[in-house]
Amino acid sequence: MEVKILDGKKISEEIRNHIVNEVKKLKANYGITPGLSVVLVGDDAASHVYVSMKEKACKKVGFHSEVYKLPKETTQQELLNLINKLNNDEKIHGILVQLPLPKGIDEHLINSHIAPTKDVDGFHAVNTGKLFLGKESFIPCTPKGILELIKRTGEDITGKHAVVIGRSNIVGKPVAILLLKENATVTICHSKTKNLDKYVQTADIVVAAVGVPELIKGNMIKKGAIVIDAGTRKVNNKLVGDVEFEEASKKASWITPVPGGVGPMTITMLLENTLKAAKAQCE
Ligand SMILES: Nc1nc2c(c(=O)[nH]1)N[C@@H](CN(C=O)c1ccc(C(=O)N[C@@H](CCC(=O)O)C(=O)O)cc1)CN2
Repeated sequence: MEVKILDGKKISEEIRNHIVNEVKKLKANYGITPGLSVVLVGDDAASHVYVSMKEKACKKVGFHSEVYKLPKETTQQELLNLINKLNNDEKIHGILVQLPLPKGIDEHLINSHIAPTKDVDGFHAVNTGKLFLGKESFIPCTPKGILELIKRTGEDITGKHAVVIGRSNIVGKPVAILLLKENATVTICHSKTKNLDKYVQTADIVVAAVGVPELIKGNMIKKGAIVIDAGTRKVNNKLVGDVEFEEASKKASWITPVPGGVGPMTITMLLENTLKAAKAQCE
């Protein structure tokens, strides 16, 4: 059986083309242009790259986009003041604070200051709680993108054993909840899990989100498994995922590449969430 590649770039393009049409309809019917504000504090190089990608993606689908680049000395109060202003700005339907934030700024306090209706990252406690309860909410972009990729395989998730490696609030925990909602049997592994290979070997779906290059070896993968790699680390100036791609490809039925798998889907899901916020705010 030959492995099939889950091409995040190609799938993103299809979804983004659909968003372009939705934006045109929203403008024509309601005179509304979806607006996203991205706030970046400090000089983390990768964050600057991701924010530029978000800005470019917004412009390409016809959104109004604002980027606030603040120095690393910015105080928590200054950041809260900016969020207050954006919460009350009618042109802005989505607000996002790029993570990680510099030391001394409380990420949870900041995220919980964003109006839940504009929380397109889905990190506000209200949206996290709704996700946990299985209610309609903004779903964090990377987990939402991962679920979309798994669905694109056409495989039925019900009853499958999904092993999520990583327990972050941004990826591991929400993706586990989403898979549970799709009736998968979910196991969450993390840095303190003993005998990780024993869990991965039984997985029909593997979601790796730990940021440890090639932690998941090809010989851990069960034949026919769907393998989703959400890890990205630079090693010798090259992006490397959490999965040993070449070897895992010999066993998997579907696999995501790094780069070009989960990453582009993260930004596409942000566009989807912003469109959803704009639609909800014009109802
Ligand atoms: N507020 C948020 N902060 C962060 C999030 C998030 O969802 N919200 N996620 C990550 C970073 N991230 C988006 O912000 C992100 C990471 C990677 C990619 C991506 O497309 N990667 C490409 C490779 C890009 C490169 O060459 O470096 C790929 O995998 O193909 C997009 C978005 C942490 N912070």
